[in-house]
Amino acid sequence: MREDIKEVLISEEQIQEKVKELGKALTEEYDDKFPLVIGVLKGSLPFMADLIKNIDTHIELDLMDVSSYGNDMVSSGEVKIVKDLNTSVEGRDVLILEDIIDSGLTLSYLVNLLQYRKAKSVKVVTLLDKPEGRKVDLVPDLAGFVVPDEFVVGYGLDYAEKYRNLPYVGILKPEVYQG
Ligand SMILES: O=P(O)(O)OC[C@H]1O[C@H](OP(=O)(O)OP(=O)(O)O)[C@H](O)[C@@H]1O
Ligand code: HPA
Repeated sequence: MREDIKEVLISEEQIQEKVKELGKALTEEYDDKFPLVIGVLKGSLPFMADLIKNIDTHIELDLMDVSSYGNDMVSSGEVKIVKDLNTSVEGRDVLILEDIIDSGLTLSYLVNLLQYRKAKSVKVVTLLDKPEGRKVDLVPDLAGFVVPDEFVVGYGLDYAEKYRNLPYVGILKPEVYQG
């Protein structure tokens, strides 16, 4: 698996350090608010698992599975709900956890949906932000790292469902997706 990586962009150590920093900021932001923290499957799972251990105040967790990429490297533009929340967001402070914001289509759909469902507040924290990929105007409330306009994998991010279990974020060798 690791032989398919051309370049490690963000090391395991850098990620772990950043996750601690983000956790500290979120502890201050949400102290005494009992936010509903929503992980967007499947990519956010490693980030979610690490980040919540660094949030030192009560939170409630839920998961949502939305998909707009299938096995492609570009968004289809159509966001599908594969699994909805178990919890009502009405009147809640909601924090959405993402692994990456690229076109912004997934998140703008989700933010609008949760506002429509009457969340008290909706904020977004993403590990990676790829601003050059944006197709809609969306700025995360908190972001770990800005990445260049390249397809990245690892730490939750996949190519054709692979590489999610890498502990770092890297760029694939072109021959992997050129076949
Ligand atoms: O800003 P966007 O262009 O919408 O891209 C970001 C979304 O794409 C990926 O999810 P994907 O739909 O591939 O599902 P996955 O998390 O299961 O890989 C990623 O986890 C984000 O949710
Ligand atoms: O660069 C990316 N890599 C993996 N999944 C993604 N979903 C949006 N952008 C990306």
